[in-house]
Amino acid sequence: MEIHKKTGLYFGTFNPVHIGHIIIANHFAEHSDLDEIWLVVTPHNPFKKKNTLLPDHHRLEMVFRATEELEKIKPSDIEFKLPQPNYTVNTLAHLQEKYPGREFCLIMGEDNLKGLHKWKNYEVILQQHAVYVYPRISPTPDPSPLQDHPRVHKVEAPVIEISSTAIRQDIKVGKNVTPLLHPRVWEYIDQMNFYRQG
Ligand SMILES: Nc1ncnc2c1ncn2[C@@H]1O[C@H](COP(=O)(O)OP(=O)(O)OP(=O)(O)O)[C@@H](O)[C@H]1O
Ligand SMILES: O=C(O)c1ccc[n+]([C@@H]2O[C@H](COP(=O)([O-])O)[C@@H](O)[C@H]2O)c1
Repeated sequence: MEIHKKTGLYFGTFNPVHIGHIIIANHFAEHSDLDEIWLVVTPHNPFKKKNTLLPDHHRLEMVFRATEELEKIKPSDIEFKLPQPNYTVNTLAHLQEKYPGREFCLIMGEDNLKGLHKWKNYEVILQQHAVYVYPRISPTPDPSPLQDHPRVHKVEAPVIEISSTAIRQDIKVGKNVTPLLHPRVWEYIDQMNFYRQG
């Protein structure tokens, strides 16, 4: 069995991955007790429509490009072969079976914590995994019903309000988004002509 490793799972559609995602992942890699951070590319978030998404392997390639120089941060395609839509509870069970020596924790923003009580079997998730929550600016001030749960840990981290949706919209109308993306991610988007039509 592998030596005990504490792994933070940062789930997302990453359409595309931007520097806001990477700054958060790097913050956890450098300023927490987590040994590794895995960016888990979700083929189909149960709460989102799939039709606006780039194919999974392109989103994975962009995460690979954005993280390849960062030793503790890795892309994960673990959900690609699991049933869709991807329920996180199923992915966690699968990961725990595949990597029995690792302890898996979830990393999520305060905005996502507000919806966690609507996720499939969220009680099971919280029984078995810690959730590290970083701050986000939210239009709704109401707290999450789970904010005082003993498995939920609030962690300080930089707040960088960049969104993939805004990046896609800007690319569509020809605006410059290069400061918001890793140069190798922009290179791929540009070469492949992603997000310009549609
Ligand atoms: N600027 C940001 N800073 C910190 N966390 C972010 C930022 N943008 C998104 N996230 C979080 O990162 C995770 C992955 O993001 P994901 O790609 O699924 O959504 P998104 O960036 O909000 O994309 P979209 O705009 O396409 O809905 C989610 O938990 C999301 O809340
Ligand atoms: O398991 C669930 O019921 C569930 C419901 C909504 C979202 N999720 C996960 O949360 C991740 C981040 O959500 P989002 O909406 O910020 O993209 C997403 O990639 C999904 O894997 C999971």
